[in-house]
Amino acid sequence: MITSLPDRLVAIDLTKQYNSHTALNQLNLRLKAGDIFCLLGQNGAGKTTTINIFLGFIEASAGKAFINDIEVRPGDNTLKKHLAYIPEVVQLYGNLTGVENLHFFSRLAGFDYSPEALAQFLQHAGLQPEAHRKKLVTYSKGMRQKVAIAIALAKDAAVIFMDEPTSGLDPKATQEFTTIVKQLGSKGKTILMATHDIFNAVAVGTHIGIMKNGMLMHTLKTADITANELQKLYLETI
Ligand SMILES: Nc1ncnc2c1ncn2[C@@H]1O[C@H](COP(=O)(O)OP(=O)(O)OP(=O)(O)O)[C@@H](O)[C@H]1O
Repeated sequence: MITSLPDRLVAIDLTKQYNSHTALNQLNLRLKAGDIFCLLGQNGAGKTTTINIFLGFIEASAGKAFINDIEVRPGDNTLKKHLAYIPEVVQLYGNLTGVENLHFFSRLAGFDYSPEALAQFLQHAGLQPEAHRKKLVTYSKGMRQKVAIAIALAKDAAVIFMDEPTSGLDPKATQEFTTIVKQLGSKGKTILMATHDIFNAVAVGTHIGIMKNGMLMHTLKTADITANELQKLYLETI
């Protein structure tokens, strides 16, 4: 018997209003384990607003959001252990090493791992062993993101949100990041990523959404479209 996977992330008519301005307009979305959904759109299209509602940073004006069938409510910490967040600039403790940051944040999430297990998470996130014991202040942007991915792995977060994670990364770091994100997807993580990078979205995503003025205008499977076709559709849409 074929049983369909349960939804990991659901938006139902999700809307955010700032006075008369509609930042997010009746978003409907359903993502499952292994889905990597890349949200494209011009500045102000509503990508970050979408992520911020799921993270509980802001409250929706209307509609509902669910992660693992739990309704998202600002201030409710129940969901924290199900999700991880990788912002454009990863904020960690500069005076602590990579392994110390990981130890600290995984303990906050209720996990106390051995030094060997912590090293494994960092390694799986692509951080070279020689960097594990260096202070974060010496890390590049790409290395910081790898620590953030290791934290997501250590928390065993089912859903990972990423906001413009490749902006400012050099091509090699972008490629490494893409490889790791795809591995996360193949391990069954659900990823919602806001990005301006059309070509990277096609490389990393399983699905693409194009937003305009708070509305999700198109949803596509990356298997059905080339990067050039997506670029054309994007330019016609925005
Ligand atoms: N606190 C706020 N008060 C009023 N308007 C806001 C607020 N936060 C966001 N907005 C507006 O909501 C809209 C959506 O913004 P959002 O940050 O979600 O866009 P975005 O697609 O993430 O853009 P970017 O690519 O620049 O990050 C924009 O018009 C923005 O000005």
